Amino acid sequence: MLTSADNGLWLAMWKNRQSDFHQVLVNQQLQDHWHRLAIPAWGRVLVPLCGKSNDLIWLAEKGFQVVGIELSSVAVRAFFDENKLKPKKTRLGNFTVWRHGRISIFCGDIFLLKSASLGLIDAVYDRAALTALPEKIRKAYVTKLLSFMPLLKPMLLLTTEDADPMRNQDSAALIDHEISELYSPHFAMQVSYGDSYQEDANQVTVNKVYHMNTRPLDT
Ligand SMILES: C[S@@+](CC[C@H](N)C(=O)[O-])C[C@H]1O[C@@H](n2cnc3c(N)ncnc32)[C@H](O)[C@@H]1O
Repeated sequence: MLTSADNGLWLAMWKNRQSDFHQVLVNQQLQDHWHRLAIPAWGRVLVPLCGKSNDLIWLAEKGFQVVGIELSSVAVRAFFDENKLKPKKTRLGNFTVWRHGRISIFCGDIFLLKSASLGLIDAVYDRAALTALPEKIRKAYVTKLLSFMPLLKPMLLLTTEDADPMRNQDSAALIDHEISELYSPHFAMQVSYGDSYQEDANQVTVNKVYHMNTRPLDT
């Protein structure tokens, strides 16, 4: 059974309230780029490794059914408490499912979640999920996501990447080599947005939004 070697670290980080990655405001790139996926209004959106992200609230307010997956019950409890929501909890195999209105969060290790338990999804929103995982299990993560969509569905993928030192100038517009290897066998993809900043004297960091679809994308 494959689980991430980092699970203990994540659980400890949430327990010790070390969640610097959490954004209080709804992610701007989600708001700017989500419409490009053209998901039907009633669509079911998967948010893997969701933390206590307020992006779940934004998606639910748009009318989508939102399904998060999160390892830490501390994060899931914080999400509902901080949004003053009183969820119902049910047990489902290795998972506890917390539900309120249009939002469900499956609390447990994504690698243990079965597609039949999750149900059908219409789209995926990944912010700092793929990139939060150790490199050596990212392929298994993508395989897991694919198992959740027997028919491929569109995805919005938000990453933070180190710029290619040979191509600092145009890195923000380029599909990263690893992202291409993981996703291009399955999806048509384009970089919809990229911004870069000088992390330190030697390193430029790039935030990117990838739009992935099952058919050729308009440019
Ligand atoms: C970098 S955070 C991103 C959270 C969220 N996407 C956001 O934008 O705030 C990664 C999250 O993944 C969760 N996580 C890590 N490994 C996981 C796993 N194997 N299954 C489910 N969640 C996991 C962590 O607890 C953490 O909340």
